[in-house]
Amino acid sequence: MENIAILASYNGSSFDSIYDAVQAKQLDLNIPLIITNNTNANVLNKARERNVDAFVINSKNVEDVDKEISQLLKKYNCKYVFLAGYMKKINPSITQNFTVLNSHPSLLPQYGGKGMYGSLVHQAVIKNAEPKSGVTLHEVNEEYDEGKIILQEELIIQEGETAEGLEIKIKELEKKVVVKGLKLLTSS
Ligand SMILES: Nc1nc2c(c(=O)[nH]1)N[C@@H](CN(C=O)c1ccc(C(=O)N[C@@H](CCC(=O)O)C(=O)O)cc1)CN2
Ligand SMILES: NCC(=O)N[C@@H]1O[C@H](COP(=O)([O-])[O-])[C@@H](O)[C@H]1O
Repeated sequence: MENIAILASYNGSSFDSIYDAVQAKQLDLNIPLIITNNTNANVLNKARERNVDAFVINSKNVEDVDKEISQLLKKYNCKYVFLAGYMKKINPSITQNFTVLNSHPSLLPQYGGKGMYGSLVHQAVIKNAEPKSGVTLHEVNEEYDEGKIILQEELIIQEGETAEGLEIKIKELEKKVVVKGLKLLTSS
């Protein structure tokens, strides 16, 4: 059984999905570690409730964020890293030494890259009257949202949909895509 670390900046909704799948023995993984850059991240409360070690690592409390993250990943023997709404760029020193995965709330390469995160993605999709959106699970390389796509699932956008409504539906789809994608990766 391999270890997977979760990195999140806010709720870490995908942590819930992965944790529940592990508990239900749908994923042969162990989650020993959570890292966030945000001292107020709700994912910290979830980690505490589930007795998972969690650390706040940011440029205010450490000198070298990437070195601290790397050291924790090695200390906890993590083969995989999952970005569950992590809003900072991952350094090549990490992407080149661990398998880093990210869930992006659009059909990449559309609506990806710098500035495309969270609700900003859904606002742009709705503003452009796109007929569909979706979720992309991809490997993380040195650039934003350009890594190899592991799994992508579409969602048809209904007439009159709002950005807020789309975000809710995308997050629901994401719960399924994240677990399905990790199964593909870890069983291959
Ligand atoms: N090396 C990589 N690092 C990260 C990736 C990646 O694909 N390669 N994915 C992101 C997650 N993400 C989209 O899926 C993403 C997150 C944030 C941004 C962005 O523009 N961030 C802003 C800063 C926002 C903030 O400080 O709150 C910025 O860089 O100016 C784009 C895409 C995680 N890391
Ligand atoms: N570009 C990365 C990105 O936008 N990721 C998105 O951030 C949200 C985090 O929500 P959460 O804090 O409720 O988990 C998620 O919907 C995830 O797809």
